[in-house]
Amino acid sequence: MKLLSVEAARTAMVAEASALPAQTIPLQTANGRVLAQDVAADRAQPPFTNSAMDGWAVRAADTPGALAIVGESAAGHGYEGALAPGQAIRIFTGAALPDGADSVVIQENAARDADEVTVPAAAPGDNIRDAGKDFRAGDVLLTKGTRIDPWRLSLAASAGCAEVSVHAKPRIAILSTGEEIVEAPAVPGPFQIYDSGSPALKVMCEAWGAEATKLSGVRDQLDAVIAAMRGAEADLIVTVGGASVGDHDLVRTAAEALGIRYRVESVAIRPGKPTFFGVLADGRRLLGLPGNPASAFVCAELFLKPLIAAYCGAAHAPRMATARLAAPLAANGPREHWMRAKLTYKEGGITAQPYRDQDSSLVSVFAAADALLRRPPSASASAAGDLVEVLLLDRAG
Ligand SMILES: Nc1nc2c(c(=O)[nH]1)N[C@H]1C(S)=C(S)[C@@H](COP(=O)(O)OP(=O)(O)OC[C@H]3O[C@@H](n4cnc5c(N)ncnc54)[C@H](O)[C@@H]3O)O[C@H]1N2
Ligand code: MOO
Repeated sequence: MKLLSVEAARTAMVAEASALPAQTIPLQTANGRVLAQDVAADRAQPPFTNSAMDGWAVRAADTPGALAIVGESAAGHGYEGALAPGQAIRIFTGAALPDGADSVVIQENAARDADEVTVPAAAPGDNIRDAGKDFRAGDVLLTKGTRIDPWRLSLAASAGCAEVSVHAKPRIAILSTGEEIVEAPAVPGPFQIYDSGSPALKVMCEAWGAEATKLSGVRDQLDAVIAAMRGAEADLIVTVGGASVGDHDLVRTAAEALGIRYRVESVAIRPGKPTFFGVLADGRRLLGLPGNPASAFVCAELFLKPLIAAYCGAAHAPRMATARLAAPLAANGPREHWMRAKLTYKEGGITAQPYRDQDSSLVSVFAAADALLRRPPSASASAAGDLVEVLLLDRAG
């Protein structure tokens, strides 16, 4: 079987996933979605010059001095008319600066006496927010391909967007295979284990922007695997297990029965070497993940996440950081090794401690890890303190 590098495998997969059609949805429901069109401002923000503080709108040239109070400008209303020399207007945060005024004196620094206010020296522009300070009419605020998050959603909301155009979510069907796999509350037999792969993959897919369904797990019978794959209504089928070379590993045979054209046969990665990807005769894509949970999750992070991003029309940039090794590491073999690691944030940088046991069956290790430490193929031994690359996992905190 042809072995591709991680980078080559990812490129080959992503080349087969193009952005899905656009749909218009309410902005409030767009968190996590990817824009299919730019969001532009049809109005400046703020639309008028306004006060940053509660106080007095004045002409700086009149200060210091005692000024005649001639009116009020409150948020949402404004002041009709203009400020003449020697005058002041009571003003509140967010209220429009009256014509003629060029400065705001905060109320703590002013003394009011009936219809007069005495203010200290002020400079033009003090405590004032100019119209268009945040953005101007016509500015492109968010570009096509940007994933909406709460802060970008706020920006679109501040430009008056009620709806946005986003790419449809890819539909992903997750199929776990294997005689030994059961899902709670089913009771496992003496030689069975609980499915820990597909429940996690479903929520990963959802968090990364897909609509995911879990097909009922199938036993190691070719017909059943083929039937499950054939019936999956999805852009992408993700299988878990049965990807390797054992007598009971039927996923490739089933995919071949459905006419798969391989784009990736296996990957020079540890864990996750049996990972494969291809296009079925009917156009659906299939990503075969290995059954060992850590292998499946590492490959989900490295391949499934970018695939979903591509379907959503977003560029994918893994969240990489540089860390110092907490302990020495032996030389690496020929496969790129992604080690589960724990990070410590200390003054002066991040330290990464890879877990001692990197066995790909260990779910407890993955649940504790917050990063994947990348060891390039054939890397030489590293000492404690050496710099390494880490991929930051989206942990719950
Ligand atoms: N002779 C060889 N044997 C193996 C090779 C190889 O190259 N030559 N590759 C090894 C590697 S690497 C991996 S990874 C595994 C992956 O194999 P499969 O994808 O075929 O997975 P299975 O054999 O079905 O299962 C492996 C392991 O994972 C457990 N499993 C499966 N599905 C789940 C699930 N949904 N939840 C929890 N655990 C699951 C399963 O019980 C096995 O223990 O193959 C090596 N063998
Ligand atoms: O690469 Mo397998 O994924 O070693 O466990």
